[in-house]
Amino acid sequence: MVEGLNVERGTWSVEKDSSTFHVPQATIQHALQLRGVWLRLGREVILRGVDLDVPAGQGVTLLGENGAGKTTLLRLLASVLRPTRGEGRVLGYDLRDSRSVRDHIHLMPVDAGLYPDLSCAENLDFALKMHAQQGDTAAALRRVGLEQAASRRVRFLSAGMRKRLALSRAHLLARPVTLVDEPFANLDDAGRELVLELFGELQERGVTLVIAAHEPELARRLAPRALRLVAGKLVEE
Ligand SMILES: Nc1ncnc2c1ncn2[C@@H]1O[C@H](COP(=O)(O)OP(=O)(O)OP(=O)(O)O)[C@@H](O)[C@H]1O
Repeated sequence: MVEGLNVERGTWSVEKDSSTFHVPQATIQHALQLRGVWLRLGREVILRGVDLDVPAGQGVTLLGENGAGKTTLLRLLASVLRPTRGEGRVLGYDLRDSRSVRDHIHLMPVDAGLYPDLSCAENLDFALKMHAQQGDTAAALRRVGLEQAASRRVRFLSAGMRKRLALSRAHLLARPVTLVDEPFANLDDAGRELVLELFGELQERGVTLVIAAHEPELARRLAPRALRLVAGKLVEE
């Protein structure tokens, strides 16, 4: 599958098998759109009327105190959680159409979201298979310094190594919308540089990035627009 943002035509094109289809024209203006989104989890109301417009290809840093709702918002954008009220679109697809949304999005969760009983290489192979993509997993592991751990099961990796593997997967998949939860956590200095380098490459390819982080100075090097979750609402910094 070959994907890319066609800036002139203002569409994401997706070539799969020999057919090419285009996401609706409206998506060039807004890769992500939320209107009046409320979200309740249990007794707690986490989001209180969130509006959001993210143009395709834009990088957004999502800030907020512990418990502000950053992870929750990323999960909602990835169509893992449904709004209690309000609506949203991802590349023109309604958030309720979770299959289409998940086809175009990748969420790199804070805990890396890997399969603990699969090896590093198997985790990457599986991710590629799920998206009907192909890629050089050995090169991908080498890029993040995990070539010696290729056949090691994820449950035996350190937290930083897991983060590197999750980073490698996000880079390999290069989904049109990539949501990243605390990419810098657990990483050494070289690992943080790798995050900047690999997500920087995704941005150059037109990927829309949303990065939730507690390191605004680092995240904003990738994603200059900063939004802060305060009392369940998004505020431009
Ligand atoms: N499954 C759940 N059920 C009930 N409440 C939840 C659930 N998941 C998260 N919450 C609550 O939602 C609120 C927001 O949590 P969230 O993880 O989105 O915050 P965050 O901004 O990502 O925090 P941090 O910076 O600490 O990672 C918290 O009060 C949390 O307790």
